[in-house]
Amino acid sequence: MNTAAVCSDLILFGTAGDLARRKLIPALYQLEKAGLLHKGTRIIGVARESKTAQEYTDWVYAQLEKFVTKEQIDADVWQRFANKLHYCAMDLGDCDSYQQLRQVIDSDADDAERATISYFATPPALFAAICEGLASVALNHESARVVLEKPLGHDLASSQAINQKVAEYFSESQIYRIDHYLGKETVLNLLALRFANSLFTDQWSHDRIDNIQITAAEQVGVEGRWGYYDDAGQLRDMVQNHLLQVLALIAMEPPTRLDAQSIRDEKLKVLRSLRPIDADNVADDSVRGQYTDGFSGDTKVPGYLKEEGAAAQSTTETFVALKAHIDNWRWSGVPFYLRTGKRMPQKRTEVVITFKPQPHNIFHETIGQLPPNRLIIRLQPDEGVEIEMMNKVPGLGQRMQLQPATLNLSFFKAFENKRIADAYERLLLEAIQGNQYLFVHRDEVECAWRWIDGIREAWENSGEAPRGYQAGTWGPAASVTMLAQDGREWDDEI
Ligand SMILES: NC(=O)C1=CN([C@@H]2O[C@H](COP(=O)(O)OP(=O)(O)OC[C@H]3O[C@@H](n4cnc5c(N)ncnc54)[C@H](OP(=O)(O)O)[C@@H]3O)[C@@H](O)[C@H]2O)C=CC1
Ligand SMILES: O=C1O[C@H](COP(=O)(O)O)[C@@H](O)[C@H](O)[C@H]1O
Repeated sequence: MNTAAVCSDLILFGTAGDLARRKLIPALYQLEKAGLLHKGTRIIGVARESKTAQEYTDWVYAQLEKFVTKEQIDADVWQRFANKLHYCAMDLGDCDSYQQLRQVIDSDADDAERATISYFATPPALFAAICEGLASVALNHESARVVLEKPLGHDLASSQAINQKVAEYFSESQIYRIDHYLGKETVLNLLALRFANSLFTDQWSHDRIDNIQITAAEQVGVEGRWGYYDDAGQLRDMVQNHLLQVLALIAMEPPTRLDAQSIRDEKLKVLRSLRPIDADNVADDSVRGQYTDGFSGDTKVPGYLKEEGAAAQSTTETFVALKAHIDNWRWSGVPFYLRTGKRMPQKRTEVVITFKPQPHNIFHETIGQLPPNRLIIRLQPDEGVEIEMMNKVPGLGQRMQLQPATLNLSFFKAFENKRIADAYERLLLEAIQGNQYLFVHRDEVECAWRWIDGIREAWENSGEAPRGYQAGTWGPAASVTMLAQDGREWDDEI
């Protein structure tokens, strides 16, 4: 895997947008601060507004003041970073205007060999035009890469259309599809946890595991994005990408190497093995909800249909719970319960693995039934790993009194001096270095859409509307019932 600083031109299409301002520009600054950007790197911001290079540099500084904070901006680092900034005003829909971009690239270029990395932080409707424009000025050469933001489509057909169009100009090895969850330190730690610890190797299957829960709870609502969100809904916005990627990393077979092909091949096999949720099982294996008036912490918040910009009616789901099955040898009979929603009581993303009970209980006289061991992987916040296990309570009184206790590895405590990098820092670095293992292959995206489309179709055919849940709760009661029917419960209600 390439880890050297590489000389490159990074073209930031959509540099004035929300994603670029909040995430990409701060992430690039942090890479500069960490000394990970090659001295010759150029960052070329592209947007429609006409600006001089100096105006763009001042504007970037203002964004850093806001999103990195003034105290954290180091004068020397900023100077180095500012020297790398360039700007090009153009309309991405106008093929002729790519000549201007070419001119910026050609001006003050040195002789260094450069990769050209084009980051598409724009609406996906522009992806085809950008590819065509780049090709028209020969910026789809062998050392060119494109980084594509989500959403990659609305369903399988639209995703295939985008992928097809991009593939006309770039080969799969040049395409970097972002799923920002794959850049999170704790999601990467799933690989370390599973494949660097022999402790879990023989435990990781239906022989020892009873069920797995993956929760991505958000406290926020739709945050002024009602129009976008109402077209998408939580199934497309969170499950199709982030939750299925986490599921695939948890469930995949050990890859032979830490490289893109090995990891993506194994993830793909998992996605292909997902049992369809269709008319036959949709009522038992899925719940969708939409938040109504309620609370976020102590603050009163409006329901989904009263948010800014909302229409009077909508059946878009803001909560989803699913019971997924992976029909393969390893996971036969182990349900994967997935759950994600807006306006839940807290922000919490975690994986909870519940192990099967001991085959024979020698402690039944003192404790009755033994509670199961659980492995809890906290992806965010308070990143860490917990193991819940039984222990003897010290003391002479009773012969064998047991009590559950937790082994708790908090990343903040264990790696005290280490800053946890934002996902976009990791992903930008890997794209610059030409490493694809944290990016999603076309086949994975399309396989995930096929599964999601089946669920949507079953929902539509059922004719049922999403169930209401009060903002600030863990979703509709039916989500609790879905697990209760299996004799289980969600890890929450805390
Ligand atoms: N915001 C976020 O947190 C996330 C966003 N995404 C995705 O990233 C993409 C960008 O999102 P976001 O930043 O929020 O969107 P914004 O609407 O805030 O920004 C879009 C950018 O695209 C530019 N643009 C649009 N049309 C043209 C055009 N014809 N020519 C030149 N530039 C154009 C806009 O330029 P101008 O300033 O000139 O209008 C603007 O800079 C979307 O696909 C979104 O779904 C994905 C994950 C998270
Ligand atoms: O992609 C998206 O993710 C965010 C949640 O990301 P996180 O890193 O804060 O967990 C979600 O709010 C947004 O709707 C979705 O588009």
